This record gives sequence, structure tokens and C-alpha cells, in this order.
Amino acid sequence: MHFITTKNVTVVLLSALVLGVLYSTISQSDRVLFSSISQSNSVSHVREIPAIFRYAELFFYNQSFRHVAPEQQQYEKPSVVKGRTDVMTITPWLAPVIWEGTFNPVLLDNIYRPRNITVAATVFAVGKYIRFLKDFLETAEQHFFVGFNVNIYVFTDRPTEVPQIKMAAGRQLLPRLVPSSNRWQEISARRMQIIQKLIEDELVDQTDYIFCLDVDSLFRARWGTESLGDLVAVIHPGYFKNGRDGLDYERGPASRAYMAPDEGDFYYCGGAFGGSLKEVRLLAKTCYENFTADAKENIEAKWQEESHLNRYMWINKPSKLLSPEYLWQDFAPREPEVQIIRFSGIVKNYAEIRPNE
Ligand SMILES: CC(=O)N[C@H]1[C@@H](OP(=O)(O)OP(=O)(O)OC[C@H]2O[C@@H](n3ccc(=O)[nH]c3=O)[C@H](O)[C@@H]2O)O[C@H](CO)[C@H](O)[C@@H]1O
Ligand SMILES: [Mn+2]
Repeated sequence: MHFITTKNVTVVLLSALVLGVLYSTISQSDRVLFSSISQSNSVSHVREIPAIFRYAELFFYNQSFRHVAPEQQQYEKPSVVKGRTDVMTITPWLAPVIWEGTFNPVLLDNIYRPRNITVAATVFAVGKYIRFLKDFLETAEQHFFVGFNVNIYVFTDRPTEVPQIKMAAGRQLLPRLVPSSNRWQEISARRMQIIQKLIEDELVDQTDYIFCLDVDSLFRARWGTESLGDLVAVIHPGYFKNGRDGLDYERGPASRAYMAPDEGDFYYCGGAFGGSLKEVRLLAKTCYENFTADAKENIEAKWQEESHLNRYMWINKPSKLLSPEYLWQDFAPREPEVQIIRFSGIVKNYAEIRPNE
């Protein structure tokens, strides 16, 4: 028997390479952890990992596992027996649900600030939806991760109409050209493919977290570090008190977004979701692949990519849930549980702004 074939040699060499990269990554990570523990006078969480290892780092070193408290920070002691009792604040799979009153924004900002994180946001303004962009961007400056590095990627077919907004230091507006379409359903669903590509081509080396947001919306209050997590879903404001039969999932068994009557935790928004690059890339890729596979069989799920996102989040449970404070709807009456509205969909005339309706 001949063991030294070209194939065997290739396998051995490849395995050695993979082990080498793994070893370097893990030892580098240990060094970073060690340096942050040993510098007792500093809370800075220095990232010394060379760019070449960053992608591997995303997979092997979960940056968010430890919250290092800032020194000399004073705040009211949290109580074990007090807190919100009118809403669910933790899911059955133990993911936190973020509501006003469940977190200390100053503490969280102070924990994240030394890590010098960069947050990306994507927003699409195709066709007449460009008119919503100015208010979206101006209110993002006032409320979205204020004081942090933020890159807002605007995807549009009308680059000359992107408003000039004065952005604070560390924040950038990055317009990107996308084709127009005469079907709003396609514009909405295609976002997933474009988000996947953005993460793979541009973000991996420069961004820590990403949020993907509808443009026909405004920020009205803080949306910040409390929302960070690996896979972050927003509970849709329209259905949050409904039982399973009142959730607007795709109900046709032929679709890849199908949800059976006995399935589903919550109904999540297509208009706001996010998380780590690794998780959002996989979500976007899966949703787009399932959407296009459906399309080849002439199937379009009831709420396009939102239906596929709901299927995905049923199987892949989000690690953090944002309450409907994080995507309310201006036309909806206020509910007692919603003590603050952070981001809200504006009232729009569908027939007037969509290319087809
Ligand atoms: C609040 C919320 O969860 N909204 C979701 C909901 O309807 P919506 O009624 O909110 O959908 P929509 O009309 O806002 O379209 C979604 C987004 O696609 C972009 N767009 C759409 C049409 C167009 O001509 N130009 C353009 O730029 C724009 O960023 C818009 O915000 O269901 C849709 C299903 O497809 C999406 O999942 C939306 O995110
Ligand atoms: Mn919308």
C-alpha cells in the first residue's frame, strides 16, 4: 500500500496550516485576555490581533463574553426582587428581552467604550423612499449609539439625492449604489443578499456589530449598547400580545418560510435586526437563499424576507430580543408596557411611494 500519495500529502499540509492558524488565534486571544486582566490601572481592552486573524477571531473568540466594569463608577445597587413584572424580560431559552427599566445605559456605555467598538447600520433608500432618508439620518445622529463609532451604509439608486448630514466625529455616512426595481417586494427581499455581500466584502475587518434598519422610520429616543448581542431580533409591535394563531407567519407548507400552527415564539420585525457579523451574515445568506429557492418554484412568502427571517429565528433562537420600543409604529395607539418609543415607523402612503402597489 502506498500512503504517500499527493492527496495524502495535501491533506497533511492543509491540516497543519489549519492547526497553525488555530494555535495562533487562540494564543493571541489568551494574550489579549491576559493583558486586560493584568493592567489593573486600566480597563482598556486592547485588541492586538493582526488583521489576518480577525476573521478567525470572529469564529473562535467571542469578544462579548466578559463585561469589564469601569473603575470608580457609582450607580444604584440593582435589586434581585425588584424589576419589570408587567413584561417578559427573559425568554424560555434565557435570552434577555430589552425594555426600558431593565438596564443601566451609563454603565453599559462605560463597559463598551474602552473596547472602541464600531457599529454598522444598513439602510436602503431605493426610488421614492429616498425622501425618508434625511429624517432617518438626522435622528440617528441624535439617538443611535451616540458617542460610538458608527458607519451608516446607505444603499440607493439615487446617490445624488443622498442628503448631506453633519455627522459627529467617529461617524460616517457611506452611500452605495444599488439597482432600482419595479417591485417593492424585490427591493425589500434583496436587502438580505446585499447585506451578506457587504459583510463579506467590506465589514469583516472594520466592524464589530451590525444593525439592518428600515428607512421609513425615525429614532425618537436612545438606541445604544444595550442592544448589542450575537443575534438580535426586534419583537414586532403589531403582534406582541397575540397567540400563535395571531402571528402573521407564512402559512403555506410549500414555502421554506413555512411555520406550522404549533410553531413560533414571537413575530419579529424585518425592519430591524442585527448582531455580530458572523451571525447576521449567516441569517442574511440563509434568508436570501430560501427566498430565491422559493421564487424558482413561483412561491413568495407572505412578508417576503421578513417571513424567512421569522422561520430562521424560530430555529436559530436570537441571543437578545429587543422589545417593541425598538420598532414601534406611529399609527399604533400607545400600550402601557411600552414606556418609551426609541425607533418608530412613520405613517406613509403606500400607493404613492411604492413602485407597485
Ligand atoms: C417595520 C417592518 O418590520 N417592516 C417590514 C414590513 O413592511 P413595511 O411596510 O415596513 O415595508 P417597507 O415598504 O418599509 O419596505 C421595507 C424597506 O425596503 C426599502 N424599500 C422598499 C420599497 C422601495 O420602493 N424602496 C425601498 O427603499 C426601504 O428601506 C423600506 O424601509 O414587511 C416588509 C416585507 O417585505 C419588510 O420586511 C419590512 O422591513
Ligand atoms: Mn418599513
